[in-house]
Amino acid sequence: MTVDPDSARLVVSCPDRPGIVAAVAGFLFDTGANVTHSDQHSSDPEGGRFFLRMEFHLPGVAERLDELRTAFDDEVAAEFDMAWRIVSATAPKRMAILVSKYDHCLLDLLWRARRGELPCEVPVVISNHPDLRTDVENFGVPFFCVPVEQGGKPAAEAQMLALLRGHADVVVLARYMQILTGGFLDELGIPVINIHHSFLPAFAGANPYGRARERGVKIVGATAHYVTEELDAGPIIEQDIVRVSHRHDVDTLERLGADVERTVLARAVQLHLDDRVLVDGGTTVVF
Ligand SMILES: Nc1nc2c(c(=O)[nH]1)N[C@@H](CN(C=O)c1ccc(C(=O)N[C@@H](CCC(=O)O)C(=O)O)cc1)CN2
Repeated sequence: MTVDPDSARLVVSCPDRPGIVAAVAGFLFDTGANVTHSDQHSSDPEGGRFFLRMEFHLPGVAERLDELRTAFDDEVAAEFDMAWRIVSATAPKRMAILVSKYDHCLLDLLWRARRGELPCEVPVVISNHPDLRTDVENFGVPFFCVPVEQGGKPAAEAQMLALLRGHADVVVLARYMQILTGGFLDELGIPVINIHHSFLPAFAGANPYGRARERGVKIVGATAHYVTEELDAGPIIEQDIVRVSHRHDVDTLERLGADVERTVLARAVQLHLDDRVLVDGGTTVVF
């Protein structure tokens, strides 16, 4: 799909009150913009939060972003205590990927990015194992192996921060099997998306397919979520499932689940890159 070079999007969350849509739409009207798409949600009109995403067309918008941001902050955002951003629809985001040994989610993302299905660049792939170097370098993407030895997590995270700081707008954990510390996440300071191989909140943590088989489940699934210090507890972005039965052993559950993991992660990354996901405390609003 070709993207209008003169389009941008404005994303807002703030305490709910009357007048928000009017103020935002009026601001855009005054700049000469034409609103082409709008979504909004109120968590509770009495004391909740309001979420808004507007796409707009404005000739030369890519060169006017700083001007628009300054004006919006002065004229609208401060009055409504808004958390907000204005981004050009054509500016590709930089997606760094962390992976361990499973390749299916990683290769799916690299393939979709190369085809232009995902509006992003991939500046780097980092793994705690060397296995996937050739696969990644065959996509023309730099690969760094940062092993995490016993007791060596602080040094490894420092090395990863050095590789990521200033080079990524979002980090995706494509079956990265190390738990990231809160200090790392705070230092990194950009969104991190993980694909967990279960339908959370069921089977959080390690070995979800093995535990699911033990439980005799009739579906397995995958969950893409933002990463927080607490394991597999971050705001959910996207989920899906596939039916299974007593005839499926753990290897078959993993194989069936892998297709769901790839699809769910790709959908979640697409939603994030399109600025369609707004965090509402421990949950999300997805437009
Ligand atoms: N701070 C967070 N870090 C990570 C999260 C998260 O939600 N918050 N998600 C995980 C991915 N994951 C499940 O999706 C997961 C990864 C690893 C483990 C685990 O128990 N790992 C052990 C062993 C690691 C190894 O031997 O390589 C460990 O780290 O001690 C559970 C769930 C990614 N990180």
